[in-house]
Formats: sequence, C-alpha cells, structure tokens
Amino acid sequence: MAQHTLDLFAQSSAPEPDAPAGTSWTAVRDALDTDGVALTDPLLSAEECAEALSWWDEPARFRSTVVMQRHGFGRGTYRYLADPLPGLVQRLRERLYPPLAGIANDWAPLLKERRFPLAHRDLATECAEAGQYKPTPLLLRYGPGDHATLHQDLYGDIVFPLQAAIMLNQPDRDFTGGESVFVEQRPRSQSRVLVLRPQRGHGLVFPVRHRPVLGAHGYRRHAMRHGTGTVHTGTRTVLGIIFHNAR
Ligand SMILES: O=C(O)CCC(=O)C(=O)O
Ligand SMILES: [Fe+2]
Repeated sequence: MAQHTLDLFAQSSAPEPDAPAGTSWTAVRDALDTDGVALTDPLLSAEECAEALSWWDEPARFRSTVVMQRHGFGRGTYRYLADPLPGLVQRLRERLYPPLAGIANDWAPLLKERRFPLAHRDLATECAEAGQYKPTPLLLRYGPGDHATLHQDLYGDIVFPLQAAIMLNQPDRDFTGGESVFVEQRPRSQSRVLVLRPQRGHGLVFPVRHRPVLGAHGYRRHAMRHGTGTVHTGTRTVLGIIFHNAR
C-alpha cells in the first residue's frame, strides 16, 4: 500500500467532521489564523503524485484548457478536470472539506459571512442550484519563464472561503524557482508577502478572498491574493482543489 496519506485524513474521517482535532489540523488552523496560509503534511504519496501527473496528456480527463498568457494571467497552462473527477481528486475534495468547513464556519462571524454545510456534497448541491455545476479542481503546469499573476479563484456567487493546492513535482529536482506567493492586503497599511515552497505531495491551504485579522477595533478583512513566482528551469505542476464549482 502506498503511504495513503496520513494524519490530516485520519482526522478528517473522525465522526465529528466539524470538530477536527489532532496536531495536524490544529497546526493548519493556527497557521491560517497567524499567517493566512498553511503548509500541510503530505496529502499525496509519490505514487499518487505520479498518477496525477500522468493525467496531463489525457485530454478526455479535462473540460477545458487555459493558456494563461492569452488572458493576462501570467504564462503557463492550466486544465480543469472534467466530471466524473478522478477518484483521487474526489476523495481529496471530500476529505479536506469537513475540517476546512469547520474553520470557515469559525471565521464566518468574524468576516460577517455565511456559514457552510459540513459535507462537500451539500455544498456541491447548493452550487448546482445557483448554476455553478462545473468542477473547478485543476492541474496547473509551468515551464521555464512561466508564472501566475496574483489572483483570487472566484467562479460565481457561491464562494467557499478556503482552498488547497498540492505540489506534484519535487522542488530543486524537477524545477527551480516557482515559489508559491501570497499577498495580504492590510487596510490602510502596506501589504505583506508570504513565499512558500511545498515539497512534492505537500499542500497549501489558503483563503480564496480574505481572512479575518483582529485589530484594535475588532476583526477586519484582509484581502488575500495568490500567484506563482517565475519557474527558472524544469517543470512545476500543481493540483488545485477549489471547493465551490463554476458557472
Ligand atoms: O501554485 C500555483 O501554481 C498556483 C495554484 C493556484 O493558483 C491555485 O491552486 O488556485
Ligand atoms: Fe489560483
């Protein structure tokens, strides 16, 4: 058996999906609260990363392909997976969602936003009723000179506030450069940058739009954007897991 990974999933299969316990999810939550971005334990084994990489050249797996430079999104290519999603992606989406919904629901009053259902299928149903029925998990691939400009992944009125991205290539072996970049816009202050470099199989969890930060007069929203630094050599591929679907 491959190292079907690991602590985060062990916790997310616990009977109380809205109360993720254990070191890993606590660490994710702490990092999100402190820095706005969390680096996770491994979410995929080397074999699973290789499987996901093999999808790239199988056009039937994708519903659309976007050449980023044609849209001013940077340089590189991304491809949205089609329904039915590969089992590995479906499982990741379903198993990451409950603990993240717990965090989102704790953030909701601080951001003055709505709460979310605790099972992904219920979010998917809500999305479909709002016309957001296209799956949003995607593979992004960058070669030398490629990069992604800062953005937010909004696909309609329904926005689940957290998303994940999993690194499928090994930094410094498969590619150089290609840092994951996050910019936090602080109201009436200068912006903060976070730069991370997850190892293969590890993930990042980050806010889609903004995060709550306690100020002198209560909680404020800090807008967050993410992007990718220029890849210098090699190939960098990421699996993006966005929980709301698209129009
Ligand atoms: O790490 C990257 O290349 C950016 C991924 C991204 O934009 C996403 O997962 O939404
Ligand atoms: Fe993105």
